[in-house]
Amino acid sequence: MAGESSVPGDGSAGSDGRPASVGTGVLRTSSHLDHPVEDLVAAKAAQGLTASLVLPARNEEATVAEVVSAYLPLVGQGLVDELVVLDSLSTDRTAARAAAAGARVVHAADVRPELEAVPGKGEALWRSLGATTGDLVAFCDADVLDAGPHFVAGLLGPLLAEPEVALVKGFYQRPILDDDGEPRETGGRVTELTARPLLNLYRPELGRMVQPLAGEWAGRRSLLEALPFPVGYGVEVAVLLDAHERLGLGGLAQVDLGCRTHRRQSQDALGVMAAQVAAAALRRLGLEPEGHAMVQFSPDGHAPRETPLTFVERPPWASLAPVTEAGAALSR
Ligand SMILES: O=c1ccn([C@@H]2O[C@H](COP(=O)(O)OP(=O)(O)O)[C@@H](O)[C@H]2O)c(=O)[nH]1
Ligand SMILES: O=C(O)[C@@H](COP(=O)(O)O)O[C@H]1O[C@H](CO)[C@@H](O)[C@H](O)[C@H]1O
Repeated sequence: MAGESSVPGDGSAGSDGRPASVGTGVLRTSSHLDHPVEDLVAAKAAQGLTASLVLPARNEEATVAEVVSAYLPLVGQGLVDELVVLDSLSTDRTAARAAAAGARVVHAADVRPELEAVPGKGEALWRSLGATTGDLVAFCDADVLDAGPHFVAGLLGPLLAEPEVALVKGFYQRPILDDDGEPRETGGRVTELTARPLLNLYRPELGRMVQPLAGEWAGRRSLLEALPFPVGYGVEVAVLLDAHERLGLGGLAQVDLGCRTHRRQSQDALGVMAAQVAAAALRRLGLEPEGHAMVQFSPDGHAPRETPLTFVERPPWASLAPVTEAGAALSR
């Protein structure tokens, strides 16, 4: 597509025997501006492809309706064939508000109900594969304050332009605004303090990925259904590392989506997220976690608090036994 640039890989890979394509590819980098919706609709039709948009949502009643409304026009324009809010065991009015805004709402527990649903973003994304049918699947967070159709158009662009590309990550400016709306610092604390250091140390070829943990990303169903999904926040880094391992840098792309602000979690909550991200990444680097809880402390260093950690990973969707008409999974 016009305006696409490429960011050369670091060229260091290949010395450890990984596929020759790893380390010799380039990380395709484009902008959402390169992908006018009408061009994408035509390309999608010409390729006979369908596209699903999934918004994983846990207790997002405050923002989900506006986010759905931001993306709904893409359904009318024929770029997105289905818009699903995957309700992730919410306890608020997320589902009602998403439905009222025009989304199809699917509850995590209703997808493969014979498998008990657990809390977690990765669980929601994994279940969404069973609730959608698109050849291309885009995922966007439901707590984003400046969502627009360009997010999804940008994500689908490289998948429609480059047959070799199977995973696309969004990137953006992530300003954190202070009380009078002025940018105070940049978001992405787990990205900057956990994911980016790990990738640069152990997968330097992915060092050019601007937002490796971006909650706005898209992939070909054939890839997504072939990968395991950590049930928690480790899902993004896991999919990125697994896709890189399978496809090399040539199978990946990133797209500038402009600016993205979202509801921010506490530092304690992000400490637990960082543990999940690190565990998922290190497992793929050959290190299994030994701990099963995150101990954090009150500001005075006393009062330790334990948060259980789970490192459960759902198996590749494609490996699941087909469901009989009775709804029970066939044993294999
Ligand atoms: O158990 C969960 C946790 C998060 N999410 C959703 O995943 C997206 C990103 O989660 P969150 O905002 O908590 O992460 P952050 O963006 O703060 O890193 C949001 O739409 C959440 O509602 C989810 O579906 N299930
Ligand atoms: O990028 C990050 O460091 C975290 C936290 O961002 P903030 O520090 O709250 O801006 O947010 C991302 O990471 C999560 C784990 O992969 C994703 O699930 C979120 O969608 C993404 O926003």
